[in-house]
Amino acid sequence: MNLLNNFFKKLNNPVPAFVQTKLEKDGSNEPTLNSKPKTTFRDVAGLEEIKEELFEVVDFMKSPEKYQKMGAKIPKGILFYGPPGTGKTLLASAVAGETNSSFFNVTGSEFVEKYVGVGAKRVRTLFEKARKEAPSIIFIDEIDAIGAKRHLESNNEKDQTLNQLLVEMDGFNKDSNIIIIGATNRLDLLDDALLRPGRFDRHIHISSPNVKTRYEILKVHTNNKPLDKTVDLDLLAKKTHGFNGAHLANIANEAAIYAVRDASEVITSEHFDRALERVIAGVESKSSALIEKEKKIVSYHEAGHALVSNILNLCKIQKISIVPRGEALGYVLQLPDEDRYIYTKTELISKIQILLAGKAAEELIFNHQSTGAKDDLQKVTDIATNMVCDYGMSKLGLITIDKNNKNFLTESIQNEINNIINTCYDKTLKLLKQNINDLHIVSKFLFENETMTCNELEDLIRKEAAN
Ligand SMILES: Nc1ncnc2c1ncn2[C@@H]1O[C@H](COP(=O)(O)OP(=O)(O)OP(=O)(O)O)[C@@H](O)[C@H]1O
Ligand SMILES: [Zn+2]
Repeated sequence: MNLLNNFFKKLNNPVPAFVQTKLEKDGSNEPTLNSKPKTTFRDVAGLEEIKEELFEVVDFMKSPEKYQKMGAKIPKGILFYGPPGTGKTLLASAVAGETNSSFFNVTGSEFVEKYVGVGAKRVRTLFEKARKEAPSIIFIDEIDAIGAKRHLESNNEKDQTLNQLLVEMDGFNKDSNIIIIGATNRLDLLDDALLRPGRFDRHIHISSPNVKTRYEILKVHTNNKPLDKTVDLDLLAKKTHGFNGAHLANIANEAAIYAVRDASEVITSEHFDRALERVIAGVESKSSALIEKEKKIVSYHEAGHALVSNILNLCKIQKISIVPRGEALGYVLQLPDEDRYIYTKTELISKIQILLAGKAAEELIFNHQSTGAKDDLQKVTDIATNMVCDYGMSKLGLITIDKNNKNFLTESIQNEINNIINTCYDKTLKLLKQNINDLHIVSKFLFENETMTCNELEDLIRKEAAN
């Protein structure tokens, strides 16, 4: 502990509060990790909308009367979900810091035990302590370890632990000043009972940082470090596509250690370069040149989807991104179709074209076939198959074909499906060729900024047309 403290002092950095809590964990199996963190929202870079939403929770805890007077209920449970290393723990500890609350930092797996009743007892103990030291924030990382969907072949111990958690949450009375924040990488794994109103009913998605947020994270983590003039954080942010906050904190830290090793007064850009290579090597065995190349391909791929969607004017785009998310290297987020049940043939054809546009853009620009369109092709195949087999929209006429029959895919059906898809693909290629300038500028914007809103897309295209 002392060693670590000295280490942080040397880096001219306060010991981050959540590190402190982790270190205070005693040897026993009881969850006793509590502290009063000094972390504030200022320590969390970017994530502005999320901080705003949490600020309301903070205000709730500070002056509950204000809300109670209006009959508003204090939120009990908040769920953070999203990829690892994006600041979920940090945010939770900032909520505790902002409200001057005790912070209980536990992990779901700590409650998973062989013996029936042990996990449940730990949950009970944890809540007892939190009540005693209220106001409290209980942070349960990897909550899926206790809160995963209950299956038919029930696991008694796990069920009891989850039940105990539900009982504790339901047992809060209105004025008990405890908020539980759960975190998971997989929202879809959680049992519905946990997500019901009055339990974890606020879901906040925390995504991997784009280039602007990465810059801000780097700023936060170099704030107290002596940087040489040569250090260009803006450039470093650009070079770290696909990195999360934890990686960036790590780079800043490694660079500082290299500087100490060199007995240097300041941290130079060369220290950062070494740190970057080291962290890259730990993250993936890719060179920065390869990362750049992939980023360029993904930029064109997503620009293709976005552009064709804009031209065909079918779905409203919410956001376009080349920041990796789960297995996807990039994505176009569309506003949900408002409760639509009926599509015309023209609309289905447009949908297929939008889905094929990523692949088409790659072919047009790089003249290659890549593996990055599997998901798109899956969806395209589904739509085209439905058109032939369910909707009577092919030369085979107004018939339906039972797709559950495992021999349903005859040659003539396969031909019709191929026909639809190939015709769409050709049309999409042509459309992109006609709009190749737009494709270049949209992809360039994406490459540089990594995310793009619908308005930005429309502005860009309008400006290009005016030129
Ligand atoms: N937005 C951010 N601003 C500043 N630092 C950040 C940010 N996001 C992440 N970090 C840094 O990354 C470290 C790891 O973040 P944190 O533990 O909060 O991630 P997490 O989402 O809880 O990850 P996991 O799911 O792996 O537990 C933090 O200690 C912090 O140094
Ligand atoms: Zn795609």
